[in-house]
Amino acid sequence: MIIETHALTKKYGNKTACDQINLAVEAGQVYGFLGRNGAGKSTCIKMLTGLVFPTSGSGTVLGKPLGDVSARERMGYLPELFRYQDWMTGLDLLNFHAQLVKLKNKKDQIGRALKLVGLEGQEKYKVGSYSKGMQQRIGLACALLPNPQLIFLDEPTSALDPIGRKDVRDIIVALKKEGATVFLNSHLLSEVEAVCDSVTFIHKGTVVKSARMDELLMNKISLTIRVKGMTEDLLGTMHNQYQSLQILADGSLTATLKDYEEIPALAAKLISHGLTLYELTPHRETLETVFMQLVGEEGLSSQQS
Ligand SMILES: Nc1ncnc2c1ncn2[C@@H]1O[C@H](COP(=O)(O)OP(=O)(O)OP(=O)(O)O)[C@@H](O)[C@H]1O
Repeated sequence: MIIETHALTKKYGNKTACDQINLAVEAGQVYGFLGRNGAGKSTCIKMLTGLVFPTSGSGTVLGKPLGDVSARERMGYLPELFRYQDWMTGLDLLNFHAQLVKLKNKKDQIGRALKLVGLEGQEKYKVGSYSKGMQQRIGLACALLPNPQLIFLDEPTSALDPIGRKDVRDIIVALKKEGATVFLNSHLLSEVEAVCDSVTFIHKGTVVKSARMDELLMNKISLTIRVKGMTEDLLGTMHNQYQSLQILADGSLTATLKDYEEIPALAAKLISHGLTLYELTPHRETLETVFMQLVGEEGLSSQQS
């Protein structure tokens, strides 16, 4: 495992930002780390990158204990809401970061990073004159400068337009092809769904689920069903065979099946019980529906930042 944590916990005063987090991230993956605002994602990334000390618990990153400097040399980190010196040019900034990480082949690595993020030719301009998207790209270039084995990206596409987001997705895929591991924190679930191999959901500082993306999304089909004549008694009878069947507030039914092939049998069953079937709509499970089920059950008032 390239990242492994055991009961990793961070408290800020009385506030528990991360509570007993257990993670196991395989090398070579794109790993999604998902949760609502204030769930504890950035705090967890900061503990993994050695920027914040855990209150308790332990972990290893790149085979070294959390905070180890030699492991940090092989990591890249794009923080959320970073801000660089406006008066520096893109090239100054990259040179500065290259000095910080003591890069030997500075010129080549800077050229590589600029090419990777699509900022070639723009490095001579001041960071203050960059658009938000360009600022995000220069931040990404800084993170990728030392050609890291493990890259933490905290909301890397938040300032980007749809084309910029697609570019970042392509960069992530390219990094994975080169053998790097990407730890991605993003609220853009369709993006996470497109690039991640595995995901962990965190809610109020606690891990609520970790799974491979294919296992998470391929297993189930949810159905919305409009029928006339359903009663609570009949629902109880049908639960023997269809445990997931439920009546929604608007009177329609919902059910989850493992396979498309089970749909005709369910339709036949409903009709055999004397119900009038108007509509039966299958939905493929998306990361968004899973996210809503796992961490979206409460109102906006529970958001903490
Ligand atoms: N330095 C700090 N001091 C005190 N509380 C903090 C500090 N950093 C984070 N917190 C609190 O810890 C909790 C988790 O915050 P964190 O930034 O890790 O969440 P997040 O999932 O990254 O949120 P977002 O998606 O909004 O960035 C929040 O309640 C936040 O207010």
